[in-house]
Amino acid sequence: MKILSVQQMRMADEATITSEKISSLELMERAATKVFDLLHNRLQGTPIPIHVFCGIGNNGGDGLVISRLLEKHGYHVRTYIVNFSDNRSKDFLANYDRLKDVASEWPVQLKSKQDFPTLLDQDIVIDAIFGIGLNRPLVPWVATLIKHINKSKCFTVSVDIPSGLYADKIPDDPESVIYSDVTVTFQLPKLVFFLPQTGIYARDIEIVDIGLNREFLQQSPGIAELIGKNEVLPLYRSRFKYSHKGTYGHSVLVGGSYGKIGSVVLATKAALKTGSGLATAYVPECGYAIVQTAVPEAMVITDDDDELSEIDLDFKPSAVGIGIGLGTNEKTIKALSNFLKNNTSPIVIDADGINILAKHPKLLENLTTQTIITPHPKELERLIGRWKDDFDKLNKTIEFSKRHDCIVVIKGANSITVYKDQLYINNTGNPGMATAGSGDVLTGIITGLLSQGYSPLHAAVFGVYLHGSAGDEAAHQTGFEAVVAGDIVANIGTAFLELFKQRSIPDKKSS
Ligand SMILES: NC(=O)C1=CN([C@@H]2O[C@H](COP(=O)(O)OP(=O)(O)OC[C@H]3O[C@@H](n4cnc5c(N)ncnc54)[C@H](OP(=O)(O)O)[C@@H]3O)[C@@H](O)[C@H]2O)[C@H](O)CC1
Ligand SMILES: [K+]
Repeated sequence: MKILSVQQMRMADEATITSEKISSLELMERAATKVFDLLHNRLQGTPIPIHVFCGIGNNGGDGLVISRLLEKHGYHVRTYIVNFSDNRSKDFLANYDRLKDVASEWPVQLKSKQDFPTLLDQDIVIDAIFGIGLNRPLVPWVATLIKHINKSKCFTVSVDIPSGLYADKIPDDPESVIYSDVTVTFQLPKLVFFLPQTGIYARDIEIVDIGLNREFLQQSPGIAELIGKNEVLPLYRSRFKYSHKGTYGHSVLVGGSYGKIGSVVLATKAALKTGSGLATAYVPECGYAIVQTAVPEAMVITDDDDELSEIDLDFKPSAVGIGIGLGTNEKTIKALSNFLKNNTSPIVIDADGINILAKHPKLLENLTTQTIITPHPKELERLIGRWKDDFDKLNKTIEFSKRHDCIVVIKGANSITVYKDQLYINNTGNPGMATAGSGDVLTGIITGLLSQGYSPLHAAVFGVYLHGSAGDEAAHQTGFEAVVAGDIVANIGTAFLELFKQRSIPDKKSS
């Protein structure tokens, strides 16, 4: 699913209004009705007090429509107008008039702290103060109102975007943004929902289709893509009946050092479980018995030490995963340097492999095109330097990717794969996966896909998705805390099967 910029979103509205010959007021009615439907479906007429806070722009206009529909259906509603400006939008005004016809109570005008209502824990708040039109810092009393809402324990539903959150930069004051329980967003998700600094405000997201012009959405380049099942299914390459193990490539996993051989065990198992025809673990001598015992399906090549001092292969691997548990001593750096100079196979570099690149940036010149690098935030910082905020981090990563023609997977709650200007935001995974060895498994999965002939970009995007999906399945079985990296490996098969599962229960139709 595409993610558009604010400007592209506004153009999509315009394209819809023009092509469907509807007014912006009708589009607002359509959008806000979707939010109402969702609420009504869940509440089923429950007489809980609902406080609807409306700004004076179109987000506020949506709020007024929601108030009117709630009133009409007999809900216990109170509407507030947050008067942060005299510049009321035309559609806000039209809906203000329409609300007056049905409202049992006149909307309450808020102009300062003295006007704030008491909010009880069990009440519901609809947050329609600001939408994607927020473009400057909040005036102090509006910031205080947002803190007032946050302080209450009300269940808060934000319309389109949590108020106080910019769609394209981090907040001026992190405490002056609504922490919403559910954000019902129009048509497409916003990039800020998936970045660590801003995703915290939109815990649960519901995307409602408001029928924006399909052609425009398809043609628009977007600023990122949210990767779910629909996006990865077309990437899947089915296996051929008359194939043999040679058809699916030979993965080589290079890494390990005394006390860190487990990383290579996990990655090698993951490559095989992802479908690599053959797998070889290239480890120091001390890892020989461990790998042979733990992964009998794999072949093992050893160097003669506790740490790798030479990486010498007498065949060309279909794919290489390198760096896991490697260590960073001088002889290993030399070995990696020599290897990278001569390597022409598709390659994934992780962990100490990245740390070595960061310390010796000259090595970056020897990377094969579209090398995949999979840093966690600390490793990324070593590679690209400190960033000011999450947007700066993305820009710096884009620059890095362009400069070295490499694919960078920024690991995190929503891992983001960056290739030049393109961002692919992963939508699988869970906090249980923040566990030792989880990254080694990802390296193995991506290597396994590369060995089967997936292009580097597809291997990275699909690999990250599968890794998250396998982790979701593992968490489903054991709970977050008990997930260990081996459970992720064990569920790679289920993650593949899950790709082809149909939903067993159809979506409940909203009334
Ligand atoms: N996307 C869609 O298809 C639809 C979107 N809808 C809803 O519309 C909003 C966007 O509405 P908009 O009116 O453009 O903006 P807001 O409601 O978010 O904000 C209103 C105006 O407030 C001004 N502003 C911005 N920041 C501040 C501030 N810190 N303090 C005071 N005022 C501020 C700004 O106007 P200026 O001219 O003063 O700059 C904003 O325009 C979208 O999010 C949806 O909820 C449609 O209803 C349906 C279709
Ligand atoms: K809002």
